Order: sequence, then C-alpha cells, then structure tokens
Amino acid sequence: MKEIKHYINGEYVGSANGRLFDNVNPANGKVISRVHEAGREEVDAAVKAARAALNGPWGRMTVEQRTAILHKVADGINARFDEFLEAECQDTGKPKSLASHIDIPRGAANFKVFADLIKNVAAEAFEMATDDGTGALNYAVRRPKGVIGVISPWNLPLLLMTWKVGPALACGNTVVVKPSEETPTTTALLGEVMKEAGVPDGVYNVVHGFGGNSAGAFLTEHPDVDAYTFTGETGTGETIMKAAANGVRQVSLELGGKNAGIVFADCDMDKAIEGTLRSAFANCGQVCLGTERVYVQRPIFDEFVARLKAGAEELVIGPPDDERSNFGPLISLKHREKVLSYYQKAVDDGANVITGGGVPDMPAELAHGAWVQPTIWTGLQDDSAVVTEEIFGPCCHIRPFDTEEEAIELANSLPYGLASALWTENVTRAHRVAGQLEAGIVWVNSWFLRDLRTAFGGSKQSGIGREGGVHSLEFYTELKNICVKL
Ligand SMILES: NC(=O)c1ccc[n+]([C@@H]2O[C@H](COP(=O)([O-])OP(=O)(O)OC[C@H]3O[C@@H](n4cnc5c(N)ncnc54)[C@H](O)[C@@H]3O)[C@@H](O)[C@H]2O)c1
Ligand SMILES: O=C/C=C/C=C(\O)C(=O)O
Repeated sequence: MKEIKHYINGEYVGSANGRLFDNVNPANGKVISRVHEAGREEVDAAVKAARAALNGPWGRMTVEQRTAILHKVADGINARFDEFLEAECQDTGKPKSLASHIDIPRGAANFKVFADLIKNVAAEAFEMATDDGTGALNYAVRRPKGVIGVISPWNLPLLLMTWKVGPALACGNTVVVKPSEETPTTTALLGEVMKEAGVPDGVYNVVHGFGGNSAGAFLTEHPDVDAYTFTGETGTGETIMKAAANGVRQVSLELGGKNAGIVFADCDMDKAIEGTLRSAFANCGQVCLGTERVYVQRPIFDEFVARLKAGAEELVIGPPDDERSNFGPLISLKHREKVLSYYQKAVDDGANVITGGGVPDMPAELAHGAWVQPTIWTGLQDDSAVVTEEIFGPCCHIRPFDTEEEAIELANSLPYGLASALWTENVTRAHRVAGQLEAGIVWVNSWFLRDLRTAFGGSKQSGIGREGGVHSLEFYTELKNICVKL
C-alpha cells in the first residue's frame, strides 16, 4: 500500500511515532494510501527547516529569481496535470470534469498570478515638511512576514492550499502546510514539483495529520511560526485564533458560510437557474461560496422551483472517471452522516421535499461510497437549523419574498457573511442591493467567477481579513516605513 509521508527540508520522511492513518476514496470506500501522522517532533523539524530556509538562500534571492522559480512550479503542476488530477479525484471522489477545469488549473494559476503581482506592486511614499525647512521623506518597503503556518480544508484541496502558498512564497516567506487529513495527496505531490523547480529545501514543508491534539494543533501551538492562514470551519477558526494569540501572531481566516441567493422576478431565468444549480450542487455542495438559501420573488417562485428541481434531477451522479458524471460523492461517510441528519431535520421541521432527501442507489462497486442525493426544500421557517446552519452538502431551501427590502433583510439575517449571488436584469437594482448585502463577495448574474486580483474573504463570522491580489501581499508581508530626515 502506498504511504504518504511528510515533506520536511526537501525530503519525504515518516513519523517517529510510527502512527499512520487510512486515506479513503469516498467514491467507493476503498483505502487508497496510508498517511503518516505527525507528532510534535515532525512539526518542530518542519518549522526549524522553514526558519533556516528563510534565513538562507530563499531569503537572499532577488524577486526576479524567486518569481522565476514560482513560474517553474506552476509549469511543473501543468506538466504533471494528469497525476495531480488523478490524485485529487481519488482523494475527494469529485468528477474529473470538474477538477480538470477548476482545481488543477487554479493550482498552477495561484503561483503565476502572485509571482507576477509581486514584481509590479508599489509601496507608499510621503514627503513631509519639518520645522527646520529641510523636510523628510517616508517610504515603505515590504519584507516577508516569516514562517507561515498554512492549514487547509478538503473541499478544493490543491486550489485552496496553493491560494495561500503561492502568495506566501512570492512574498519571500517559507511555509509549513498542514493539509486536511481527508486529502493529503496533492499537497504531498507538490513537494516533488517544488524540488524539480529549484525551490530550496525547507521553503515548502508539509506535515500530515488531524486537527485537535495532532499536527494541526501542534502547528498552531508552535511558538516559532509567525502567522497562520487558515481555511475551514468557523469553529476551527476560533480555536486557531486562540492558539495564535499566544505570541500575538496574525491570522487570516476564510471560514464557513450560509450563503444567500436572491432571485428577482426581473431576472433572466435561464441564467438564474444555471447559476443556482452550480452554486447549490457543484462539488456536491461542498464549496464555501455555495448557495444553501435561495430567496425568490413571489411571481416567479413556482416556475423557479420547478425548473431548479428539473435541473437537479438531470445531474449525473457518478465516479470521477465517468465522463458524463457531474456530481460526485461527499468527502466521507462521516460527513454524509452530518448532511443526512439535516435532511432528516428538514422533514421533522415540516419541509416540502421538492427533490432528493436521501441516498441514491449506486452500483455494487460504489455502494460503500459517500453518495447523497441533490436535495431541494421549500416551506421551512426562517429559524429552522436547516436554514440557519452551514450544511456543506448538495442542498438548498427556497423561500419566496415580496419586496427588495425583505430580501435584503433575509439575506443579512445570519451571523455569516461570505458570499451572495443576486439575479436581476435591472442594473440599478443590482447595484443598490449588492451594496447593502453583508457579504465579502457579491456576484451579480454569476457565481464563482473569480479574478484573482480581487479581494476574497468573508465578513461577520465568515472570516477575518482578505486574500487575493494586493490583499494577499498585505497579509504575507510586513510593511516597514523608513523615515529619512533630509
Ligand atoms: N471561506 C472560505 O474561503 C472557505 C473555503 C473552503 C472551505 N471553507 C469552510 O471549510 C469547511 C469545510 O472544511 P473542513 O471540514 O476541512 O474544515 P475544518 O475546519 O474541519 O478543517 C480544516 C483544516 O483545519 C484542521 N484543523 C481542525 N481542527 C484543528 C485544530 N484544532 N487546530 C488546528 N487545525 C485544525 C483540519 O485538520 C483541516 O486541515 C466549511 O465550513 C467551509 O465553509 C471556507
Ligand atoms: O470552497 C471555497 C472556495 C474558495 C475559493 C477560493 O478561495 C478561490 O477561488 O480563490
């Protein structure tokens, strides 16, 4: 059986404690590899390697040298595209048709975009007057923040990890990555690409394991990490923030959501249906930006529900290699238990189950997979847990509204604020509503349309800080002001 090891100081190493855990393909329940679980010893070795590399060749490279290497990393991912694709789809069960368009290309793009950005970004300068008339000049320079702890989730493993590692390395930092225990493979494979691209040893380190009382906690408790960037659940974000408070380390947190879609009667119905289908069901509903609450203006409510139902029922459930498949399994049987508990709760709370609500019949070879049906409900009260809590599954609740004010109030009613999608052909309304939604990202007549130069992150309990474009540079560098008396 294949073993997945830590990548520390340019070498793949096993755990001294001898502990390994199973990596399961959620499409069929088969164990695909055994993963080493880091103890404090491996985490400490990884942090030490990262510190040494920061003070070593990486820290002394020019921006041009560093960014040329990062372009080679991106090229290296593309050169081994099929290997990354296979690994990502085995770990997650997601359709290859999805991962080949989103996960792997974005893995490469995340290095190119930030390598190019860092070469062109300016820092501020201010001339000032002084009493003696000679004046002074202030100018700022950017310096790497140091050793960055990167903790990433399982839903878009390579994409979300490189979304952090790309800018961190472009800014001259070194990293210790703790990928999700569910999806260790592409993060491990990236070590080989780093080596081939000429990234010095110790710049990119990977430790595997779980969260609490395992690699995740050991990394966030390590005193020699300068800052943490985390994507995952809001509750985990709180725990990481507390750990980072020791030593006053900065955090960037991209957390959970319960995102609203708002569909006005003046929308282009075809676009609204296509976009809402993707936002509710892509990646089996396991996208932080996904829509789990849909508010539809009353005159088009029945038509919208009927068309979304028809679209959901046309989704092709199947394994990654099936070219027709556009709907894979959940990440694990454990996560399916959680999702199915909400399916049951919806019924208990009196929902109309418009479609789905259970587990699909699958052929024998897939019977042990974490399959679940795409599900749509109507008729729930606004305070049902199904409508207020993040489920992170392929499901949404649709509720009618009458006025614009009501839609805004409903959308803003929860403590989350990650993303919203609104659908209207009235341009004035689009701007007016978008400006009032409490969310870090608002899409108008689209969903998950990403320009990597833009600010990305959540408001309220959906996160702290923004990444993307210059905002990533803000987090991954220290801006130092130098004041020169003339
Ligand atoms: N806002 C965003 O950009 C964004 C993007 C993707 C996913 N998400 C969110 O992520 C969640 C799904 O991902 P998940 O289930 O992997 O999240 P999770 O919080 O369970 O785990 C994420 C990572 O944190 C680690 N971890 C868990 N407990 C830890 C601890 N005590 N200390 C240190 N590390 C710990 C895990 O091992 C994993 O690597 C959803 O809530 C989703 O909304 C948010
Ligand atoms: O599941 C969450 C998706 C997050 C997407 C990004 O962070 C991105 O597109 O950069």
